[in-house]
Amino acid sequence: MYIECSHVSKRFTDSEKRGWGLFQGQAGLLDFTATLKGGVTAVLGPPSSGKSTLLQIIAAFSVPDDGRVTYQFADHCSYVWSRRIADMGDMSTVELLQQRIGYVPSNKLLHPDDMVLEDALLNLSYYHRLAQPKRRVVEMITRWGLAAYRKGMLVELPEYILSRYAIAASLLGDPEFWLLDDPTRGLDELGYNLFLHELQQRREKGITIFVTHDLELAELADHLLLMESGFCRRIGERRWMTSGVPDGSVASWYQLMQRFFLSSNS
Ligand SMILES: Nc1ncnc2c1ncn2[C@@H]1O[C@H](COP(=O)(O)OP(=O)(O)OP(=O)(O)O)[C@@H](O)[C@H]1O
Repeated sequence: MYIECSHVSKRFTDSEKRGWGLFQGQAGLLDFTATLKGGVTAVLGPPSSGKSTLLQIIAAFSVPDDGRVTYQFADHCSYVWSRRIADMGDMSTVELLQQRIGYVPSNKLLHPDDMVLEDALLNLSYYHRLAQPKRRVVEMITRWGLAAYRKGMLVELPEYILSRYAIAASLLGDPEFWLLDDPTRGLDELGYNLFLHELQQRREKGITIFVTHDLELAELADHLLLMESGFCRRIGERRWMTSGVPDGSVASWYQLMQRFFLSSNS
């Protein structure tokens, strides 16, 4: 089981760049090559280093300009995602892939926000062709503490509920690959604790990749992936990578890496 990114690049067109302020004109990903293995990987890096772009591409919600992503699932089923596959227009294969991936985007919503929470989850469970869609929806609503909001419109939900909803929605199909972009942003204490519990459960199951700015949260990861200007600067086991700093913490290691890159770029 693995996800292999091979020479993946993504640039944004001039029209897409408009309105992105300070970071206009930068590529999202530049010749990104890395293999992600089973367990939990934390994706770290400074603002605009390409973390969200990477997750969008791996989730097959954005098309790479160049390179390819190869997915090998535990049942030996494999998929490839690339510009060529997208251009072939066979969306059924892409849908099959997307159905096997749980994804929490940074804006928390993959689907229209003018829906009632319970209906949105039901729609998703039909999309995932779940055997007992209603039962699964009730289970997720209960597990993620959403019962009081199940008849609420997504657009009107408080941020902490929307954040819990997004995580619950990503887990509906019990995905083998779970991708989360800054999942704890906006979560309340209950949501945060539920997320930590889920993360521990996932350690032995599939591939979990989460983007975070929270270096304490990254301590829970098995692997670290450090991004810099669209490149993969470091990837490896957390305990080995952080063993070189005196206190062995991700925060100290991250600071050291930033100093190292600043001095090598100056
Ligand atoms: N949809 C888009 N349109 C135009 N430019 C984009 C788009 N998405 C990303 N970019 C650009 O790609 C680069 C990488 O952005 P990305 O959001 O992937 O970085 P990030 O590491 O997730 O940043 P942050 O930590 O601030 O969320 C940035 O320069 C950004 O301006």
